[in-house]
Order: sequence, then C-alpha cells, then structure tokens
Amino acid sequence: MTTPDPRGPVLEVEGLRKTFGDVVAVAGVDLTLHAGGALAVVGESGSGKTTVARMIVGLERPAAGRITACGRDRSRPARSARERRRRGGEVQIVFQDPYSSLDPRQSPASAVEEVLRLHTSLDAAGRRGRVAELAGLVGLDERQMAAAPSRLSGGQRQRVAIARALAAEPRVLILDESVAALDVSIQAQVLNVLADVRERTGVAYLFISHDLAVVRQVTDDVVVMRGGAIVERGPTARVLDAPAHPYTRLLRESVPRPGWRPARRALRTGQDDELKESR
Ligand SMILES: Nc1ncnc2c1ncn2[C@@H]1O[C@H](COP(=O)(O)OP(=O)(O)OP(=O)(O)O)[C@@H](O)[C@H]1O
Repeated sequence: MTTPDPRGPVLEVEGLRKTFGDVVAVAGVDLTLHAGGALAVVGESGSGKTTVARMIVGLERPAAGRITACGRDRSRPARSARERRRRGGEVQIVFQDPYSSLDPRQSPASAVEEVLRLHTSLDAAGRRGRVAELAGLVGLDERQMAAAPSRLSGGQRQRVAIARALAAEPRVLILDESVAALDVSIQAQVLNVLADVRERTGVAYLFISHDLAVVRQVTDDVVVMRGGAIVERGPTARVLDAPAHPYTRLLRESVPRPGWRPARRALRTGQDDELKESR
C-alpha cells in the first residue's frame, strides 16, 4: 500500500455517473480536492450536487466512474466493517438539517465520544480531553456539550455535527448545504467556525451549496453543476466575478442577498444562540 502524499489530492472523482430510472442525476463528473483545500460545488436544485456527495460517502452506488480518497479507491461498497471505519476516517459529511442529524437521547459530548471510541485509540481520559478540544474548536461550552439536543438551537446543533464529524479526524469534510437552514447571522457565525477549523486542522472541504455569497466566503475553487454535469470550474473569485458560462451568470444574477461579509474572528463561545433553557 502506498502512503498518500500529504500535499496531493485527498479526493479525486473521475467520470462519475448516476441514474435513477430515466433520470440522469450525475452525468460524468470530474473533481479534484487538494489537502487542506476548499472546493465548492454549486448549482440550482436538482443539478446533482447531493447525489455526488452521497456517492462519495458510499450512500449511493455510482453507475460509472471512479472515486479515490486519500489514494484509495472507494467506488464500490466497503466489504467489511473495518473498511467502512477506515473510509469514515478519510471522509465525513455534515448534512443540511440540524434537527434530524442528532440522536435526541444522546448528549453532544457522548455523541462525539462515541466517534472517538470508534476511530481513535484514546483511553477514557484521552477521549474526555479530545471532546473538550473539539467543543472548543467549534465554539461550544461544557454545558452545551452536556445538554439534550432538544435544548440546542439549530446553529448549536450544526456545531455539534461538525465536532462529531471532526472526531473521526477526516482529511475531507463534505458540507452539504450545512448552513442553508440557519438564519443569516447564525449562518455567518458557523461559516466563521468552518474557516477557523480549516485553518487550524488542515481538513479539506467539499462545500455543496446553492448560495454563491456563502461559497465566496469559504472556498478557494468552485465547480458549477447543471443537469448533472459541470459547466464551469476555476478559482471561486474568478468564476463568480467573471463567469464564462451563461448558466453561471444566471445563477449569479439570481443571488437573493449579495454582499455578505464574515466577521474577522470566529466566535468560539457559542454566543450565537443561547441554550433554550436559559431563555
Ligand atoms: N433517490 C432518488 N430517486 C430518484 N431520483 C432522485 C433520487 N435522488 C435524486 N434524484 C434526482 O436526481 C437529480 C439530482 O438530485 P440531487 O438531489 O443530487 O440535486 P441537488 O443539486 O443536490 O438538489 P437539491 O439542492 O435540491 O438537493 C434530481 O432530478 C433528483 O430528482
């Protein structure tokens, strides 16, 4: 087995294709995400973005094409629990809906610890320390980490989902419309957390979004999908400022709220939204 190059691609997708009956959801997509990079996948609803993400994490089986993460092929389903676990240590995903992503009976601390138990060799004390570190990274305090998920707001739940995904120490984090369900001000705070996390951990993002203003803030490169295919790709600023494809121009013109700007520093203390308990 070869050791993956730490600066090389952490995710490569070639000729990826998926059909659902007569519908061609993904029609031959090529993507490369480099270590520590952030690549956006944009496009209107139904353009195939989520299906690409689901194939990468093994929730859908490709009709054709090749997916390589950390130098290892993952185009076919994992054949053992061990292989599934190893893949989970390479790529993790955070979905859109903060309300369905957490087990209502499990505290955030216990959810994060469970992942640490599966993916690391830390002992109980080591895991407790790491839970605290991850909580700090996403801006949650001890009380929030011990609370029932029903007492947490949407923004806090997404922070938990991000911490839980990072607990597996993935090289790639897929964010599938992960801030789309949040209010604009909370969204800005979670985006700041994501920028901070990337800087501090070197994790790479595949950032799926229909929102160009958001994409501009957190990604270096972008691919634009339409009808299952990529119609344009390049550095995010260039593609959004001077789109070459008419579809990208159309997407840009339909942005509902231009001009969003992030705060300089990420909020680390979860001040975005207090525990409902304390309201
Ligand atoms: N399980 C499924 N069964 C049938 N068709 C599906 C299924 N999943 C996706 N599709 C279809 O595949 C196409 C791509 O869907 P996909 O969800 O990947 O797009 P998207 O760009 O992520 O859109 P959205 O942002 O609305 O989720 C759409 O036409 C969709 O209806």
